[in-house]
Amino acid sequence: MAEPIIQFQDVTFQYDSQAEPTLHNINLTINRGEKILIVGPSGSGKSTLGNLINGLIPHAIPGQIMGKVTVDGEVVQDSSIFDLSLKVGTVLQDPDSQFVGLTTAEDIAFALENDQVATAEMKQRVKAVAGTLGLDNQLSQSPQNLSGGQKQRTSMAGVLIDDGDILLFDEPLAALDPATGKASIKLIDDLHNRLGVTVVIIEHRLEDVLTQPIDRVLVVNDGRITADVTPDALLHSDLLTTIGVRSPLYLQALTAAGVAKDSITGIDSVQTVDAPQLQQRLSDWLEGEPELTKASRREPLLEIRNLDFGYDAQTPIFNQLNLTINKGDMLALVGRNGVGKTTLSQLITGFATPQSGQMRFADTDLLDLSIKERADHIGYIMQDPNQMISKNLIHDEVGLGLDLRGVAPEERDRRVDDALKICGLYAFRHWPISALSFGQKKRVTIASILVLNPEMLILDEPTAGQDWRHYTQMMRFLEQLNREQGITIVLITHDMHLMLEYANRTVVLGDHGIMLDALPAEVLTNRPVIKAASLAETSLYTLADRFNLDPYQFTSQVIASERRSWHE
Ligand SMILES: Nc1ncnc2c1ncn2[C@@H]1O[C@H](COP(=O)(O)OP(=O)(O)OP(=O)(O)O)[C@@H](O)[C@H]1O
Ligand SMILES: Nc1ncnc2c1ncn2[C@@H]1O[C@H](COP(=O)(O)OP(=O)(O)OP(=O)(O)O)[C@@H](O)[C@H]1O
Repeated sequence: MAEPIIQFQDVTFQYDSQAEPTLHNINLTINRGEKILIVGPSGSGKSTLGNLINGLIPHAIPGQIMGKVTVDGEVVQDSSIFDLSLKVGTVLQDPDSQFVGLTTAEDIAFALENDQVATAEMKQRVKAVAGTLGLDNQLSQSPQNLSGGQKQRTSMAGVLIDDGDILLFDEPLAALDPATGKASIKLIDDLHNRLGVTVVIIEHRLEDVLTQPIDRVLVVNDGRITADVTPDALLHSDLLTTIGVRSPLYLQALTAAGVAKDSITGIDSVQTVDAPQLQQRLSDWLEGEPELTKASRREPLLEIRNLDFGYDAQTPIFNQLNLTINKGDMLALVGRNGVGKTTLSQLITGFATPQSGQMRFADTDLLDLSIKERADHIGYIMQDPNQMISKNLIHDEVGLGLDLRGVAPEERDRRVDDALKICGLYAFRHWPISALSFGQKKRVTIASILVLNPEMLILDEPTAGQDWRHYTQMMRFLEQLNREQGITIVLITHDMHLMLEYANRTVVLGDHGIMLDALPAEVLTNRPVIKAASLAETSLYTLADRFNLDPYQFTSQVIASERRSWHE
């Protein structure tokens, strides 16, 4: 018998700081033991819905709730954040805001301390969950010094260790390396099956979540639940494009090969997807595709030689690292959480200093240049634009670098306007930055770097947390900068689709150095490297395998056909 555990009865919610309600007339019942995925465009109200379940709203973030939210028998409005935290374990989008312990182990154990679990049992449970999430070597480290993905793993471990009845995940995947992302989705599924917990996942990456079964998908749009469907019904409908969610790669491949959606069976998993004569149709399609063009040779731009670096003497991060980045590369830098991707950017931009080695940029010795001088050539764009922005007005923010360099006002204004035009922000030039969306703010940070005319950009997860429409806008914009302005681009990413679709070269970092430097499709069809670098096979590989096609050729042709379609 279905037993309701979460209920929204005609709920309308308005943040105190907003003039209009964010959620409108929500009626929703989630039953004990269900596994729910919430999708929808940026700003549609998904996190707001989640925060009404864990009580952050209204107990930490104030606002007016009309109607009634009930969680496991308690009315959220009348309960407390502490009581609700015993029922709902939450992994938030921004793990930084969740750390309470001095060490990673203390942080993971926090929920157990609250429950007064005996020390010996606590240690054993922390060890077990840390092992599953690959945090064994970080247990005594301060959470503040962890890499982005290690932080996300820690907050995941802190929730998975406890046996609350409801688990809520708000975009858990963005900072996790692909293998850990996959393992986490599997771990959530195991808990769901073993303990019968109720699971709610908010995530833009539909395909990654669907690697394990989901009972229902709730589509949120404009503060309303506009669909409550099975994954099968969702994938057969045309809803995905309208709600800003990317269709799974294996379905994109079937569409490219001309397979009609209504003829597809087993649509919600690459393991089961099928259609009449599918093998024949896919191989016919592959044969008819034009031959792939070879990339031209490029000149070196940044040359790193024999680089050694470690934050302390015992744990080297790079040992005799050699890497050449060429002019015009659109390069994806990938590898497991904590391998050193951010550290490498900091060494290049001057925020960290190598113990030994050389770095040449064009004709200059990079190690002779200050941070500011390096920024004239190489721009670094952090994942969170809010950490980079210091001014209130767009025009001031974008002009800041030129002001610091004493550029005359007329030239400054001209260059700011040019950068704003390239970034599609000229119409907003007099706006306050606070009125912009996350994606627009990200463009402001890119404009404030482009204004210095750099030859190279390094971007850390340029599309994290953005819906499909904004993701596509951002990536096509970067592709255009690369193609038309000749700017060399380095993308640090855990998103295998992004790397496959947009990069023309992939550098895989492994322990102490480079594990592989190859075409994206070569990397993603190399099983030993995928395993060793914590990457994940895409569904194109799995599909090729199931239908006896050459994985490299199939993957490359699907991506080539997709690129052709958006260039047209
Ligand atoms: N703390 C807050 N105070 C005031 N308004 C807020 C707050 N948090 C969110 N909002 C507003 O509520 C709306 C919905 O935000 P919410 O974070 O729920 O969207 P979302 O669907 O989770 O988006 P995303 O996919 O970008 O995370 C936004 O327009 C936002 O401006
Ligand atoms: N300030 C610091 N002090 C000590 N150790 C650090 C510091 N910053 C990072 N580390 C460690 O150095 C290693 C590399 O971290 P880095 O942030 O470069 O990894 P990353 O590849 O960018 O990871 P992610 O994919 O999780 O973002 C990690 O093991 C991290 O814990």
